[in-house]
Amino acid sequence: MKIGIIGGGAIGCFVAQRLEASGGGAQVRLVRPERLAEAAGDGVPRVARVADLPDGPDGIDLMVDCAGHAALIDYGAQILERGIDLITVSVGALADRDLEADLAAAARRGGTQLHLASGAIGALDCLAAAKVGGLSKVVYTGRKPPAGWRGSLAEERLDLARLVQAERHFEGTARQAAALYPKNANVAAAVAIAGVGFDETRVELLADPGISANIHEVTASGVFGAFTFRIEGKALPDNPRSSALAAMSVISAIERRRTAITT
Ligand SMILES: NC(=O)C1=CN([C@@H]2O[C@H](COP(=O)(O)OP(=O)(O)OC[C@H]3O[C@@H](n4cnc5c(N)ncnc54)[C@H](O)[C@@H]3O)[C@@H](O)[C@H]2O)C=CC1
Ligand SMILES: O=C([O-])CC(=O)C(=O)O
Repeated sequence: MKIGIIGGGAIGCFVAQRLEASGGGAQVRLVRPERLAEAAGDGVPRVARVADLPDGPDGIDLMVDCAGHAALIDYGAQILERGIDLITVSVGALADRDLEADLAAAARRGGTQLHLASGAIGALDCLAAAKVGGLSKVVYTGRKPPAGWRGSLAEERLDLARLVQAERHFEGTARQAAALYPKNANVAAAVAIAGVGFDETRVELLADPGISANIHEVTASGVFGAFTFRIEGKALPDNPRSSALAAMSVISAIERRRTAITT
């Protein structure tokens, strides 16, 4: 399988290194035009346009977006329409109904699939199965140390440097959370898509100076019964906003495409 990567940050580097270590490194990196001239320190050739991705028998089979919402917006539909499957961590971008419709239409035209990585959360399989019987309530609570909220709207709503106890800086729907916190609420979006949707999923986001992990909690109830899922995810060393599990989930999604028997 020939894989291309978008994003050379905390998640993208983890994914690239793991692919390299497993013997099947990335074939190409899709970068913004202004980054094209930079020396490819990782040895992976760069292109700045979807049209320039390798084609033909040696063409790319799978693109992996590890870059964030802008990348899915900029390249997602073109990739899918070109006949290349796409795995993305930028799940929250789908809170935009027009983008979601564009991506779905492009995937239909290209005969491809957009795969949403499970990211920093789990229990999405449970939610999706429970949805079949009918879900009555889904609540997601995201809690990170203050450093995990730097660069987000939380900075405007709280004095992150002076917090002495956990403070909530957002309460609302998953659609609002995903749009307002593009780097922090992809998990809320994943929970919404697996369960009762963007407008029915309730979300709370808190900054907590008393914790060192990114703690995500989902509670759901419905015809199936009820469950609570809680995870304390360690952040990636290069980015306190992003849980290591999010990067691991991309590799896991790739590996599941390679095996004959999968979950
Ligand atoms: N689904 C989930 O559970 C999670 C999703 N995420 C998403 O993943 C994104 C990336 O996370 P990190 O790697 O930790 O961030 P990061 O800030 O370390 O790296 C982002 C990388 O993407 C590149 N980039 C940004 N826009 C681009 C574009 N339009 N085209 C090409 N490259 C572009 C940047 O240059 C940078 O190299 C976050 O912004 C967030 O939206 C993050 C954590 C969990
Ligand atoms: O990595 C995490 O813990 C969650 C995150 O940033 C997101 O949902 O976008």
